[in-house]
Amino acid sequence: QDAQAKLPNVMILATGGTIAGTGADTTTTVGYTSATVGVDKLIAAVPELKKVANVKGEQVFQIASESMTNDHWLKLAKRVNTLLAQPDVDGIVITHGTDTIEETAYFLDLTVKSRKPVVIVGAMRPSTALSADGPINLYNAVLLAGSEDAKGKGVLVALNDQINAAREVTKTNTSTTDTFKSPELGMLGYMQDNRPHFYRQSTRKNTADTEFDISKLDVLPQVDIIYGYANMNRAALDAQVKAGAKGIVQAGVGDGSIAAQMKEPLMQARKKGVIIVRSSRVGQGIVARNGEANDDALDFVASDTLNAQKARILLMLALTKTNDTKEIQRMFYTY
Ligand SMILES: NC(=O)CC[C@H](N)C(=O)O
Repeated sequence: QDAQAKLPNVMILATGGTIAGTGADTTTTVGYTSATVGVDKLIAAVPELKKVANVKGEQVFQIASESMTNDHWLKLAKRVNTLLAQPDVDGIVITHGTDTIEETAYFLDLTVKSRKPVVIVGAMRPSTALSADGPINLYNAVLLAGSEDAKGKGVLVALNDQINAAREVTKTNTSTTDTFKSPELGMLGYMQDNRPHFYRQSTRKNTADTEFDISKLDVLPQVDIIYGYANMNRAALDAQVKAGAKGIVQAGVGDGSIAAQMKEPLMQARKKGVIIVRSSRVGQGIVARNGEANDDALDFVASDTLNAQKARILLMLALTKTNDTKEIQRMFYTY
């Protein structure tokens, strides 16, 4: 009884994904149905959890993560903040589909107001597969969420025995178990032999140190992404502006350069009040202010090293505070 009382209290918030998926047989690893197994069953499948934490489960939603929306994020962030404010919660694990894990992680990294650990975990193989990766990933995530070492490191993504930071992590392979990497700035550490091993930490601000507060928000500003390619045209941009976008992130070619035929359409969007952020489709490297485009003259914002899907999240949150491009640029150099 006493030993159990000394264990950390870790809440598992389940949202769906492959970790909760089931296939027709043990060798089905791709053609399966995600988001079918409930949180109690996920926990029951890993009896080892009881030895390392007092775990409680809560089903927040049950979806495949490609269907994640801003509304889901607001609900999840509010729930996480409520739970972490309780003295009897030491850390949180969120089970999640892997397709948008990096986006949910970054959203929470900017909106959770606590230094207690928040770990997002998923799986690449459904729970019914041979060598399913969900159980060991969940075990490691619970260990990490209950550890002293994980405090103050921002929201963490832990799969495949590796710990990555929300800002840097990205899905690098459509289907293999070693998909989550921070190819540019490096992972933070490993999970091995029942404990985390940390080697580095991001210098960018997160969680309790951000200026964003979603506690009173029910909607987020509409921000969309346009993709750069040879022979790019203005159709997608114009449609998004017409549909009411307050911000547009260009996942541009190279270091975020703007095609000659896109300059005028982007300037027109800016004149209508839409904030334009230049990011890159490349996946690594800096998109520098006044680099491939004169952001000062165009009144655009450079994404620094954020990929387009994460730049979209920061721009949404920035727009809840300001429409000033200088301020928004400052945020892109802060988070
Ligand atoms: N491996 C996965 O979790 C992918 C399953 C599904 N597409 C999702 O993201 O929820």
